Amino acid sequence: MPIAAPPQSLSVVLLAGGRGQRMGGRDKGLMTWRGRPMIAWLHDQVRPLTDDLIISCNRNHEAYAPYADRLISDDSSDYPGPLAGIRAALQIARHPFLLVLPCDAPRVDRALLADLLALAGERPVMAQRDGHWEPLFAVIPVSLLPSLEQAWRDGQRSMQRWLQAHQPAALVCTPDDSRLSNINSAELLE
Ligand SMILES: Nc1nc2c(ncn2[C@@H]2O[C@H](COP(=O)(O)OP(=O)(O)OP(=O)(O)O)[C@@H](O)[C@H]2O)c(=O)[nH]1
Ligand SMILES: [Mg+2]
Repeated sequence: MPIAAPPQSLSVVLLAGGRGQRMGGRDKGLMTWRGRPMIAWLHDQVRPLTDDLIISCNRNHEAYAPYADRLISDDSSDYPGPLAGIRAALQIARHPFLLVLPCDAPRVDRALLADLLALAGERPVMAQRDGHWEPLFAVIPVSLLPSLEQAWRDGQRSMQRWLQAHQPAALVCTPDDSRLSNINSAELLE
């Protein structure tokens, strides 16, 4: 069942809570790509889709605030990984579906998001490129929160392994689809 009226059914979390180690410890979402912070590019794409735009960040809250309706932070300070941000977002999401995107993929476009959302339903959706899952480009039914809480208690910290237990639908992208490319290092920012 595709999502008929996105703003009424969709919450969004932009994941920006990482350590940015490969970026010299800098806060990736705020780094400039083509003249603007990476988070601004993501914000442009998702803003029309939701009235519940959540950013998961662990520092620089005042800089992220203009790009979100709500900010969340991990409940531990040791960078437990992206699944922590997804869990926190599912706990507060106001709508039945949660669109997940990483802050360091500024080439995401409206067509990619439409294709992900068109597959949304009872099963989670993940992008797939060149035979590999891209777990941080996903649509998760909020009804899966109890499953995630249980998995988290059992020590699961991998988004992909958790979602694989729920027969995810794949949005198959071509190997050269640059919309899924992450910018992990300073060289790639050039
Ligand atoms: N909330 C939260 N998000 C995270 C955490 N670690 C990574 N992320 C986010 O998950 C996405 C993918 O992570 P990475 O590309 O590895 O980013 P990173 O961890 O900041 O960078 P490295 O330290 O170089 O691995 C990015 O959007 C990060 O902001 C975390 O501990 N908590
Ligand atoms: Mg990382």
